[in-house]
Amino acid sequence: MVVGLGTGSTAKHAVDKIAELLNLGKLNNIVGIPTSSITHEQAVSLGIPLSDLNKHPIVDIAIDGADEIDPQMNLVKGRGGSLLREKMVEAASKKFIVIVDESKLVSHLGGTGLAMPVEIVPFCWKFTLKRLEMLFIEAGCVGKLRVVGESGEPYVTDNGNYIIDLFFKGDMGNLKEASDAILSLAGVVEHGMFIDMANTVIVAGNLGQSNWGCLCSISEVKCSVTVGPIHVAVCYNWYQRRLSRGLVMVETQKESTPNEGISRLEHQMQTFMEDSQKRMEMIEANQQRMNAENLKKQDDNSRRLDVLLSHMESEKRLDAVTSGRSRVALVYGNSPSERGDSSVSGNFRPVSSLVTPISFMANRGMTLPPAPFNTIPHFPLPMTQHPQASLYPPAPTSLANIARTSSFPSIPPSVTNPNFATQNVNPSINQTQVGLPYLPPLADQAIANSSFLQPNIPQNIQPITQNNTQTPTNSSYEALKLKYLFQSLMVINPVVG
Ligand SMILES: O=C[C@H](O)[C@H](O)[C@H](O)COP(=O)(O)O
Repeated sequence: MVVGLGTGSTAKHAVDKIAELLNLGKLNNIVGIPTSSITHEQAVSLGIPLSDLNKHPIVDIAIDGADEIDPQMNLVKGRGGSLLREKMVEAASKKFIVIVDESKLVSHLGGTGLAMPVEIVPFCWKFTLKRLEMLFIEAGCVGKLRVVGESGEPYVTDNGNYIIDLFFKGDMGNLKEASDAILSLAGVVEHGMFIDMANTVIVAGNLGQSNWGCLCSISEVKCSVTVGPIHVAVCYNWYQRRLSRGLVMVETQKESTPNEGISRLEHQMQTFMEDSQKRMEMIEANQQRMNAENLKKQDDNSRRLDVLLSHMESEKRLDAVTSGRSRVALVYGNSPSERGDSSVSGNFRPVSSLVTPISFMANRGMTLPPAPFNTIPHFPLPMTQHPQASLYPPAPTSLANIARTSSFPSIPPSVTNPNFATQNVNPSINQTQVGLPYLPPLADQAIANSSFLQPNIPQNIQPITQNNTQTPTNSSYEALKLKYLFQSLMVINPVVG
């Protein structure tokens, strides 16, 4: 196993323990890669076999301390000056374990107001320092060259570089963007932010008892609690020298190798897509349900509107006939002027033949009347302009909109007129076949009583009136249909001549 050996007062304990376990024979086949010259010296002195990234480019596990750690397990490292080698080794590690005490926990990196180190080349270091400060001017960033003690001499890293410590008054913002900005500066070698690298964090705290033991594992955890994405466990067997009363271990479910990371990401994406798919299906089902409901509502509304219109039309017809303003029983029409509706207000007289029933009925998919009624010619001229206009009855008005008869059969008689339904309509009669427009009994009576219409009504037809309790038959409906056609012809005939 290839082990990355961290640097600092914390990592030192881990290196000591590894050496102890090696000497006891509890660990075998260990080769360490030190992250600093100090750790290198320590490991050599303890007899730990060593290697480097040239010979072992993949590290199985790395153990190190940190200066700051945020809730996403991003780190600041390098206050001991070893950030460059640490980052190289730990970035090459399958698993990176970080050991800190509670004082290292911060809400955001730079939040302690302490240094965030940047390793730079010594050449024109002041120039680089200024450029670093300028990057984070809004965060009140101040850069300082790290020096050795009171001497004022620059601190020189294992790699022969200088370190600029950045101090932030405010939040440095997006860490990835900050990282990219720093690394984009010529003269910068590396910075101390270790973003999204740690897999496991062990946090020493005031919980538990101190019993020195081996590196703690999950089996040694005494109790645990989950805080957000982080699993906090109390372990009694680690970190005795640093804290007198045990430790808290924080472990996440983060994956350790790039491949594992990718498969985790793929799994997350798969789950996300499956969730999205389910949501979309739910939304679509909901929409379909709402559409169906809306269609039904529209259907109901249009049905109600039909009923209302038929009532209004019937009332108007009844009023026109009974008031004597019109003796015309029935006029076909496509528009208000065609039907003569506007003649009620005196503006127009109806056009001569109005609309030919044939085209007008055919357009609406209605059953065409038999000859000779389907041969009525169409006269486009307004009645007043017709040569025989004087023959036309004075102030005629529309009595019915035949166009609406197509919707009448779909209206149950009981809806349009309860009396009519219960007294006069045989429910077994299919009104669609009969094709009768709905006429209120009173209007029908008025029409029947009209002297103008009387001569044209066949004698064998018994008009339906409100008092007529005789149940209509198919033949009487047919007769009524003829009656209405006769009535319309009476209007048209004088004009057609
Ligand atoms: O360069 C130093 C390393 O990054 C250390 O791991 C870090 O400074 C933490 O050190 P310590 O364990 O002594 O607090």
